[in-house]
Amino acid sequence: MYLISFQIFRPRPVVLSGPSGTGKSTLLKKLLKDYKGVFGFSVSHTTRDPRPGEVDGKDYHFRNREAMQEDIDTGEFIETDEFSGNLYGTSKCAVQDVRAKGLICILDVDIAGVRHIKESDLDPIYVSIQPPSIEVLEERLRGRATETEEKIQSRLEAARIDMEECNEPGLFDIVIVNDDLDESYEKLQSVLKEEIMKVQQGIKS
Ligand SMILES: Nc1nc2c(ncn2[C@@H]2O[C@H](COP(=O)(O)OP(=O)(O)O)[C@@H](O)[C@H]2O)c(=O)[nH]1
Ligand SMILES: Nc1ncnc2c1ncn2[C@@H]1O[C@H](COP(=O)(O)OP(=O)(O)O)[C@@H](O)[C@H]1O
Repeated sequence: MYLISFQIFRPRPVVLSGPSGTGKSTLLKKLLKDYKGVFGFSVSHTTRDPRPGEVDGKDYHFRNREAMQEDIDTGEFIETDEFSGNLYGTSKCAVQDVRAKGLICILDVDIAGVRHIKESDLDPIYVSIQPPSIEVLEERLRGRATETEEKIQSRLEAARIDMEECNEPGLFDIVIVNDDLDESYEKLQSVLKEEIMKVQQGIKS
């Protein structure tokens, strides 16, 4: 009986994608804070260096390239991609850890990651977060003050491609232009309402 109801309430994961600096982490951190016990973050692996304040195992699993490549070779990843000179990837464990708790698993991946996940059996809701313009994105990236000039330029280059590809029919369930943060958060909550309710009702019953 317990097993049957667990399967009925199993929520769909959520993929958040969009250019670097567009506000994905800001929005997902708000969801994690406002909906405790509802969402869980899929902690990706990366070869990039941690930024001040980032915690290994919480923001990312920070690895050197050799260690990460070994894990890729042994089939531990659902998807991986090279972005701005570093490897990023979603491990099978990262997703399973969240889903085993009955939580909505949030993945933050680039657009190549979206395409790889489409080939898996994950069946998530695909959300693209876009900036109002490339100029605003540049301001946000500079304002965040986490990247070197070279990294800002490579992120802006990737952003131009992302801003074009996000409108490809069928790629995303919704594209949210993150101009006003509160409005974007409202839209995001409303897309996820059904899954949020499934988990909240599951908690009550
Ligand atoms: N494919 C893939 N992309 C990822 C993964 N984790 C993060 N990314 C993407 O890598 C890019 C760079 O991430 P990061 O270095 O944290 O910079 P930020 O997005 O500007 O904060 C972003 O577009 C992320 O969405 C992952 O596991 N797989
Ligand atoms: N709607 C918004 N308006 C203005 N600034 C924003 C908005 N959303 C996010 N930001 C700021 O933009 C910067 C990049 O946001 P972040 O969440 O780190 O982006 P991402 O995770 O997509 O790389 C941060 O300094 C954040 O505070």
